[in-house]
Amino acid sequence: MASKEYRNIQAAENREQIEAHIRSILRLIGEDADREGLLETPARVARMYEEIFSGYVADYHEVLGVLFDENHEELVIVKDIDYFSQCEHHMVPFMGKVHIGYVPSGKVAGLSKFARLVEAVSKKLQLQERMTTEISGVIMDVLAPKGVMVVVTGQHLCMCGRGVKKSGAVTVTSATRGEFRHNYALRNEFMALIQS
Ligand SMILES: Nc1nc2c(ncn2[C@@H]2O[C@H](COP(=O)(O)OP(=O)(O)OP(=O)(O)O)[C@@H](O)[C@H]2O)c(=O)[nH]1
Ligand SMILES: [Zn+2]
Repeated sequence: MASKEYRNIQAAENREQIEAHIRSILRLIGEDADREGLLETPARVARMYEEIFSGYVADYHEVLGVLFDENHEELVIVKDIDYFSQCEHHMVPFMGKVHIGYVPSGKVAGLSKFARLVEAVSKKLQLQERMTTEISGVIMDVLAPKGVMVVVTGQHLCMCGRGVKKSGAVTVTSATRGEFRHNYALRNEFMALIQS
């Protein structure tokens, strides 16, 4: 693992290069990159990229943190977790909510850690389907629960102001693992509770 100092130098170099590229893009789209309103824009975009693409440095498996031994073997749901991700086809945002349900098997994670996992997984170029699969996969790997179900809703800006221009369209994706695969009563309980 690279030292913190090395990572800071690397990050500063990356920011400088991104700034230069954004300046070129401004010119290529027909802007005057030297006009006053745009002078700071390349640096702002570079800083913003660090934030919205911070998922590339996150170790998903560490995000769930310390687990607690607990004999709760019923459904646990953390719902309505906001996310803001970037579509890998157009590099414009898509956003919505993530709902996570799992049935523990002796271990539970801190509730905030599920929201941290959503943050980590969404902060990179993504597909909604892959994000849904990755969230369920990490929870299965780390907590080894009896089952997990993840539902994600998303509004894709690449379908709003451009292309097909359907700003009301919402995409819903789901992933089921373990008991949720065949236990329809459990799925229905999860769906009823996330809609309540
Ligand atoms: N499956 C999936 N598709 C996505 C996601 N985000 C964006 N897309 C789609 O990716 C597709 C890319 O299609 P292309 O035909 O290569 O690109 P395009 O010509 O810009 O397509 P239009 O958006 O239809 O104008 C589009 O249909 C988008 O709606 C996502 O998270 N999952
Ligand atoms: Zn897109």
